[in-house]
Amino acid sequence: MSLLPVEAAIAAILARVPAVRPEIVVLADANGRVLAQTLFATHDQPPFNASAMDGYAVRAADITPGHRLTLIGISQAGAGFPGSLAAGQCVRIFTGAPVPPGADAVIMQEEATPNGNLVTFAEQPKPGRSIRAIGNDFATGDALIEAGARMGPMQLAVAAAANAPALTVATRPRIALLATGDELVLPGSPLAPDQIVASNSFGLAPMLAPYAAEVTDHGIARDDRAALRAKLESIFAAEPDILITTGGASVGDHDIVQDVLLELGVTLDFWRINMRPGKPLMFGTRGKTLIFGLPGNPVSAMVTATVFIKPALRKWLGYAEQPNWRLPLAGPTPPNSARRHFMRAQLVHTPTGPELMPISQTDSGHTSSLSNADMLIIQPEFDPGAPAGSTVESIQIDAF
Ligand SMILES: Nc1nc2c(c(=O)[nH]1)N[C@H]1C(S)=C(S)[C@@H](COP(=O)(O)OP(=O)(O)OC[C@H]3O[C@@H](n4cnc5c(N)ncnc54)[C@H](O)[C@@H]3O)O[C@H]1N2
Ligand code: MOO
Repeated sequence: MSLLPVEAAIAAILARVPAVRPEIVVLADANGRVLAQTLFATHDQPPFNASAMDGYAVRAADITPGHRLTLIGISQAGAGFPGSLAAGQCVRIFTGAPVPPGADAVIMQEEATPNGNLVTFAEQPKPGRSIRAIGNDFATGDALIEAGARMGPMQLAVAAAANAPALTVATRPRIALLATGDELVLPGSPLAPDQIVASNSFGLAPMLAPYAAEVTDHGIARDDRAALRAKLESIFAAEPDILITTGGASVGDHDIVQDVLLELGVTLDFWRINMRPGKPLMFGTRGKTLIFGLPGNPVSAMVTATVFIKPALRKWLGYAEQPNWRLPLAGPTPPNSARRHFMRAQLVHTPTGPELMPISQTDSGHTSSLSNADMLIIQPEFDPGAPAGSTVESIQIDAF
């Protein structure tokens, strides 16, 4: 049985991802979205020379021994001084207020001694002191946030400062989830002796939600061709962008997912990858729908979603692929087999920085070991194992 190398599988999947489709959303709805168009500044920021301090706007050259400047008015934020400054004059000014023409420095009030309408200052400022020059933050035409950036709180504050009421972002896919298996029951159900709680969709939905317009959980399909077919037909009728099944991906008599998908006109791009966990992953398309058939084992499902589906979703949104993390091992790794191993690991903080502690559990059905897993160490095929301290590649599980 030939197993597809991981890179070839990722390349085959990425080749099926459609080009970014832009849409416009108001700023308040843009958190977490990926920009589809670079945001350019349409004004200068600050829009005028602004005071950075509460104090006095002066002409620096006037502050010479024996000076006494005449106070001629006030400039407040939102209500600038209407005139300009001549030699020997100063204007009371507050933080954020426009610096009047003629002034070239602001002196904070702690360094000023007012006496009636005359003011003296402790020392001569350098020209430009405590003034935020027009356009110093950004200038009209500047590229503020590049297409492909993900909008978080910082970026949204910048977009608002740039006076953008709405942003052009990437349209997100609609994702459908379907668990398969006669043994599965929903969390909270009484368990018969041969039953298992269906957990996969409860991990996959939140993992994929940040990339999706919606993630619809279609529950559990039984290992019965007619029932599975009916369920899949109703899912396909809603034309999801992506369908993710879990379970029934292997070679057992009840592993019917692939057969039924093929009957329904799915074109299979590949099945079975040279990796563990996750070997029986299948991928295909039906019309515009991308279909991922994940293995049922809980660790395999979460690992294959991390390794294959998340890169597809990042490309879908035009978000740049993130580099793997290179970190030292906090404990040794054992020798690997012919299949690439995506090894659960915990990120531990040491006095010299973060390190990866391999989780020794390798059973792909061992759910509880997932809860401590922050990272997946990528252990190469036939790797002889590595001692503590050596640097290895890894994927951060919780990263976008
Ligand atoms: N003869 C062979 N047997 C198996 C092979 C093989 O190559 N030859 N591959 C093994 C590998 S590797 C994997 S991975 C599994 C994958 O099998 P399936 O995708 O067919 O998964 P199921 O048999 O349906 O389930 C496996 C396991 O996971 C539990 N499960 C299923 N769905 C869920 C769910 N939604 N939530 C929680 N747990 C779930 C299920 O009860 C089983 O225990 O095949 C090996 N066999
Ligand atoms: O690939 Mo399976 O997921 O090793 O158990």
